[in-house]
Amino acid sequence: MADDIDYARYDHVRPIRWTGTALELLDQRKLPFAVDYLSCTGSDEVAAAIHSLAVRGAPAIGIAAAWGVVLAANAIESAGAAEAATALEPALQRLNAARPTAVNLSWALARMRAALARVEGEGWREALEREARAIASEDLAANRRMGALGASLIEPGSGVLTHCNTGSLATAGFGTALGVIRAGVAQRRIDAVFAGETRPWLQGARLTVWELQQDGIDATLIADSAAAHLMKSGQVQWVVVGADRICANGDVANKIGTYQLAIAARHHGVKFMVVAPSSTVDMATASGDLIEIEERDPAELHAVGGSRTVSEGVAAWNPVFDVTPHALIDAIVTEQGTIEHPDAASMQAAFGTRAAP
Ligand SMILES: CSC[C@@H](O)[C@@H](O)C(=O)COP(=O)(O)O
Repeated sequence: MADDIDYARYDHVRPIRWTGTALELLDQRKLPFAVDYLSCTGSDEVAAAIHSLAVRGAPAIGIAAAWGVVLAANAIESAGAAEAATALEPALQRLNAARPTAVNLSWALARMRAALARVEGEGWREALEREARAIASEDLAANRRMGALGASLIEPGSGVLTHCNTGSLATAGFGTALGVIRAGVAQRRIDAVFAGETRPWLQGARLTVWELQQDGIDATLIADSAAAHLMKSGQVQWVVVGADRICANGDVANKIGTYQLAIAARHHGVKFMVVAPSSTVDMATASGDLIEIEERDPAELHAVGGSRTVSEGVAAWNPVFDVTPHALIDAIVTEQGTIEHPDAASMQAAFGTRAAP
């Protein structure tokens, strides 16, 4: 596959920086009006940053958690790797509990445990740091590969609609669904990009259109409730989204609102693509019914930008992910390849049982 993309052009947004002693997280709660980094020197600060969405997006929270383990290691004095593993476990558990739906979090922590288990005696701190670095650099490489694979499915002259934020901010760089969009625009396959606001946290309005603006890529923001009308107008041929967990039967958990986009897309003959690294694949969960869906504070629905919009005493329900059944998905793109019309058999053929790292 010809890779004609100038990746350096997309390197300007880095949500996660390791200084050698601290983890700096681009505070996504303040974007797009302030570009501020939050400095974490302990693993519990990282867990709090993940929980509060200062850092967010499935791959990014996995990478941040891996660095959180490195920070936790700095706080313990221990000679051997086996003792360190025992001492670190409570911090790993707290990191894992920060958010429940994205499997990348537990996947990254499992990799850190496995890296520690491979060390005999000394050198375990360096091994943890190497593993965190590897998790981040593999994610960046996966995104670039998925960008090329996903873009190749899109006919020149197409319009696309995306949801939430799946760009550099949500990953080690370039992005998953947004990586496909970047590649598709660079290859002149995509003529028009639409982004849904993504209520209630507004990842689309605050983050996605800002990221694309940094790249000089024109994008049009729509209210989430305008999506079916947009599809009916014929302006989009693909919906391209990321994922927080892809189950063994191809069901996909992603940001709330994804499921209704998939239903509307099928109704209008618009194709539906899910783009995620293999670290988002969870072959141990048979179907989407078994995924824990995070519910956040109803207060997120009571206000916009800190200003209350709802009268006092109104109840609100705030699930922040939903599950799109595999039958509504035309393609799942990972760095390992593309699965068209995913189901249990094609997922099994692509990923086997994928034992934990
Ligand atoms: C590459 S990011 C893929 C998903 O993590 C993304 O679509 C999403 O749902 C993020 O949710 P968030 O609650 O903002 O962490």
